Amino acid sequence: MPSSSSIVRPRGSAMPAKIKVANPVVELDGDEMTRIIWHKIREDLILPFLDIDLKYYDLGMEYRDQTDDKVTVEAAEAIKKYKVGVKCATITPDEARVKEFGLKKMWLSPNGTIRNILGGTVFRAPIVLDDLPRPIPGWTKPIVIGRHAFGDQYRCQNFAVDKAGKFTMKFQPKDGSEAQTWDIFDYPEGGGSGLAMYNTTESITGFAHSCFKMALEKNIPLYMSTKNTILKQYDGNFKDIFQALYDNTYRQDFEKKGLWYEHRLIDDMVAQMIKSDGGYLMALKNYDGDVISDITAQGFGSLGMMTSELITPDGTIMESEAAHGTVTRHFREFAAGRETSTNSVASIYAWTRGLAFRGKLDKNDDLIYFANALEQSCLDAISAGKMTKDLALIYHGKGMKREHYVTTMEYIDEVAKLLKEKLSARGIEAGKL
Ligand SMILES: NC(=O)C1=CN([C@@H]2O[C@H](COP(=O)(O)OP(=O)(O)OC[C@H]3O[C@@H](n4cnc5c(N)ncnc54)[C@H](OP(=O)(O)O)[C@@H]3O)[C@@H](O)[C@H]2O)C=CC1
Ligand SMILES: O=C(O)CCC(=O)C(=O)O
Ligand SMILES: [Mn+2]
Repeated sequence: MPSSSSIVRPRGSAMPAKIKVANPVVELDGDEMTRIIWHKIREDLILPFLDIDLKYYDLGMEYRDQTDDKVTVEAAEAIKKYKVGVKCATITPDEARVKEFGLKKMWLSPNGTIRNILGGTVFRAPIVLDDLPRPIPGWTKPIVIGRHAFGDQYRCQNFAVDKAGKFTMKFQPKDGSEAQTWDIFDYPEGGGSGLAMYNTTESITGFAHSCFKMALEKNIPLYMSTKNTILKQYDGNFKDIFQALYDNTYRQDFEKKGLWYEHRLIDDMVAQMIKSDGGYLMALKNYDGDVISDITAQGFGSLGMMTSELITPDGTIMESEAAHGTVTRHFREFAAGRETSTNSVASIYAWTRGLAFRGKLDKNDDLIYFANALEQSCLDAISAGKMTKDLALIYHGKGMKREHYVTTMEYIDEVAKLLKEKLSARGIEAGKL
């Protein structure tokens, strides 16, 4: 039986019911296949067990359009206020989506908007199952990605022009000193495209602090990778800030633990990564982290098996999500009434990591126990042979047959069954108050 008092008992009953969560969690709903999965997780794996105040924001494409995307900003502000957010994957519209949904405009990425408001670092780690064969078999230890969550391509201005003309860039100092301008390019007839992006010393410094702290906490070395030989000023700024902070603040702590920090050119780093056996943290700029986290997830098994946690530099606010998108191809099948076998593990972990963080902030051991039990139930189901098609394919390759995998919903039902068993062993029953 749990020792803390966070389990709420129905009045006059000895039977424990739900775990009481003292402070709210912000829930950000999303799109397509992940929205279908998200609702089932909430109804079957979360609400039966937790007495929780979910502050709900619908970031589905239709409602973002209806609210002129204000709902996204409101959701980010709510995460700032309540400290914990769990987010379902969302569509970032392109021209085809504008037509598909009849959108007022091609809204920005909600992830870009939220991450720019919260700042911080997105830490991504594979969910490793010891008995799951890995597409990159040499990776015996996790590779954690620290992805800068602010600026760069996700907040740039970019344009396409169809005629000849000049592209210039200007920095106007606030202190009244002389402006600097750069001639970027003279477009010939036919035009072309261009972009301008930015980052800040404050944000890069916060990013570096988070990565050094995370490496020390996980007891693993840190590699920061950029292309500073090409982007001498832009990427050079990242390299220099990390190096100065290491030398002045973190070197001693790293060396005491037998750990190290190095900057590596990104092309060298990705090659080293494939050859390595894992066991380190890679700090990457926003776009590089986006791409390399998907490569890492797939190399360990599946895009459906990677956590993604945005943590602010002071460590007090977190937003948790899956690293993958809305799995459009599967959603089209689902919408057509055909069977799907989409992996829900990363979406479940989006909830568990957020809840565990809530538990840590509130000192709620039962909630932390619940989050761990739910994660373990996901893994136990797979180890017992109940897995979705993406994982069955790794086990069976071309020899995979229909009996080797379960459907999207069957997998979540199996997790719910295992979770109930684990919780009732601790005196927590799915129950209504
Ligand atoms: N964090 C976010 O909110 C993100 C949102 N997006 C958005 O998602 C939408 C779809 O993007 P898309 O490029 O298709 O990327 P997705 O990550 O959604 O899916 C790409 C492919 O990866 C495989 N896959 C991904 N997740 C799973 C899973 N859980 N289980 C099994 N297989 C999986 C599937 O492969 P297969 O088809 O071979 O089965 C799928 O077709 C876009 O609108 C994009 O804007 C994209 C990335 C992140
Ligand atoms: O926001 C987007 O459009 C993409 C986000 C993404 O790919 C990611 O978070 O990995
Ligand atoms: Mn991505």
